[in-house]
Amino acid sequence: MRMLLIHSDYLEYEVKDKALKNPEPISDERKKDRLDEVLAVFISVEKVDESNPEEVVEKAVAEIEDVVKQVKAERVFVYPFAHLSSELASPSVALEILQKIEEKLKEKGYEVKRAPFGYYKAFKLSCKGHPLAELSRTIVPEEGVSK
Ligand SMILES: C[C@@H](O)[C@H](N)C(=O)N[C@H]1[C@@H](O)[C@H](n2cnc3c(N)ncnc32)O[C@@H]1CO
Repeated sequence: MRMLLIHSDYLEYEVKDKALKNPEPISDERKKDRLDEVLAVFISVEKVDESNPEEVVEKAVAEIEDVVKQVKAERVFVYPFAHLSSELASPSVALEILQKIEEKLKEKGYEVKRAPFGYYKAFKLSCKGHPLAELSRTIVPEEGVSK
């Protein structure tokens, strides 16, 4: 898994067209959304993650929580982003992993939104520009350890 984490004044998106034959079904209110004072987390789920999704979810949540605490972000935007890797996981596994990351962060008490999966989206992002405002993380499951 590849993550790009941008501490931002805001992130807003608007769904445009389908980018997959069967994108995630979404309600009208999720067609456009915005969060202010947010840690935007752009995530490419990778093939290697398919060997141990649970572990990758755990590691991703730990990394995101670590950065949230460092930059003192008030909320998190989980943003599916297929452009950080050339070894993408299947859409079904990727969506599941992203939903689990959202769920676990909410369980920890964070205010979290997740941008819709399987669409082309317009977005606006206002990076804060401080030294920790732009970070990337790579997460891989332990070699061959599959539950
Ligand atoms: C297109 C661009 O504007 C938009 N931002 C986009 O990336 N859309 C992606 C993700 O929402 C999702 N998607 C599919 N596979 C994956 C994956 N392995 N990891 C993350 N997202 C995925 O499916 C879309 C097409 O790849």
